[in-house]
Amino acid sequence: MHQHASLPMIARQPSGPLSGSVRVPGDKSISHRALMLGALAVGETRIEGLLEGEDVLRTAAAMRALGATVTREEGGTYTVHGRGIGGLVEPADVLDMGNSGTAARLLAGILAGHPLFAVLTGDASLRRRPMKRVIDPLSALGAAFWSREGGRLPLAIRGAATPLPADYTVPVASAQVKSAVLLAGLCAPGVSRVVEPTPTRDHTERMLRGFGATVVVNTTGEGGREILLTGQPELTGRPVSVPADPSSAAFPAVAALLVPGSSVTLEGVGLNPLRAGLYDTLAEMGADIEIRNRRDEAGETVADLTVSSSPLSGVDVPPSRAASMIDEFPILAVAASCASGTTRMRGLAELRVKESDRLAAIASGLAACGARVSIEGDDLVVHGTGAPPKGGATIATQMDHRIAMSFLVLGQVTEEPVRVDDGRFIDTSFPGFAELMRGLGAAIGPA
Ligand SMILES: O=C(O)C1=C[C@@H](OP(=O)(O)O)[C@@H](O)[C@H](O)C1
Ligand SMILES: C=C(OP(=O)(O)O)C(=O)O
Repeated sequence: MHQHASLPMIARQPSGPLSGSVRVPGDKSISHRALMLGALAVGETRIEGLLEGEDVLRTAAAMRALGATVTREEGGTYTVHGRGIGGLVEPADVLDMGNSGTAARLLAGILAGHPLFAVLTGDASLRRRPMKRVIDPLSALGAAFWSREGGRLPLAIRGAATPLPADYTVPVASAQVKSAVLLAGLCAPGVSRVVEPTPTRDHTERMLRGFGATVVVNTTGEGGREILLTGQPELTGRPVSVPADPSSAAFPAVAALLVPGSSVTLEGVGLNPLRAGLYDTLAEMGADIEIRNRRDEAGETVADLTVSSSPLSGVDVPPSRAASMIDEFPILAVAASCASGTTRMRGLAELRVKESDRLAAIASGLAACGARVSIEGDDLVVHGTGAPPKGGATIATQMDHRIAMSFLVLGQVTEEPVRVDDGRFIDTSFPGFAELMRGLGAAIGPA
């Protein structure tokens, strides 16, 4: 999809404060899962608010290739007619998951439990990302894998006819690995057990329950979780309403905090406690974030957030919080570069294996804009002066949507404009980002 020329973008200070009330697009994690569980269910799943980002559209295409019917109605509602667990058909061609780690890893789990041959690939960014973390536990269930050196895509999979139930402790904090094993466990007889020493986003567990599976979650003595899934349930299609993505809402939220005099309302934002670490951290930094109308929608907590510009102070972000805001460190680092005092973000090793090496991308981008920043082991340290860095740099996006959006937000407050060399990847998670930001008064556009 990205074979065309790059799309340079520029951000400069807007003429006034940001204001307005908007709903950012649907949650990416929940959107992938709704399509996948819809395809594994019997009957119809209607999905309201599905994210129509490229990552999720790749999942939709893959589920079609595996025999599910996925249709878009006018207005953006999606309907999935599933094939039931074990009922997927062998895809006729390679499945290209584009830029999406979630799509590739969760799909590997589904395929591992079906006696089919399939090949997964992706773009240059995804082909660099580690897959051994799913290959190892899924091999133990009886699936066979062939991959490039180091467990990189393209990855060929021959799924197991009768997979073994899982008994697996996830060695890294990763909802993708946990979910891949649970999705394979769906196809196995008996109870699968997955233990995660650090709790990660639990959308898979919640949605599996919603579709009719038996999922028991126990807390372990050390603050982790044990998940017990009874295999071979009959999943039944159901309506899913996708909350606005808290990871996308983070960009207008931080822009509103930084641009003086701003006040922006973000409607219907998912506030699952295992996703909300950024908002807790910003509040500790002194951010004025009013949370109103907290409610439950289809098993997930959502709320409206009103964010008003605030002076921010540096904080220490403990490693125990990293998983609950893992995709938000680029935009938090931008906020920290405008705060007074030092922000230390601890335990960020996983950022090295995202769409780009985000630790390096954040540090070099902020330094190019004139901020003082260092990487110390797995920690990112940003020394704020209480005023925004100078800006004036062109940021290497490195096929990473969150790097692009974070630096375009920084450009709203730097004295000199900030450019990003390629804004195309923003569409993977936040189609319409620049238009939405301009609607609030931001100055972001093609360079
Ligand atoms: O399960 C998910 O939907 C996701 C899990 C996280 O990845 P890891 O599992 O690699 O931590 C996150 O970074 C990604 O954007 C979405
Ligand atoms: C890491 C991300 O996504 P994925 O792993 O699905 O590519 C992200 O969206 O920041």
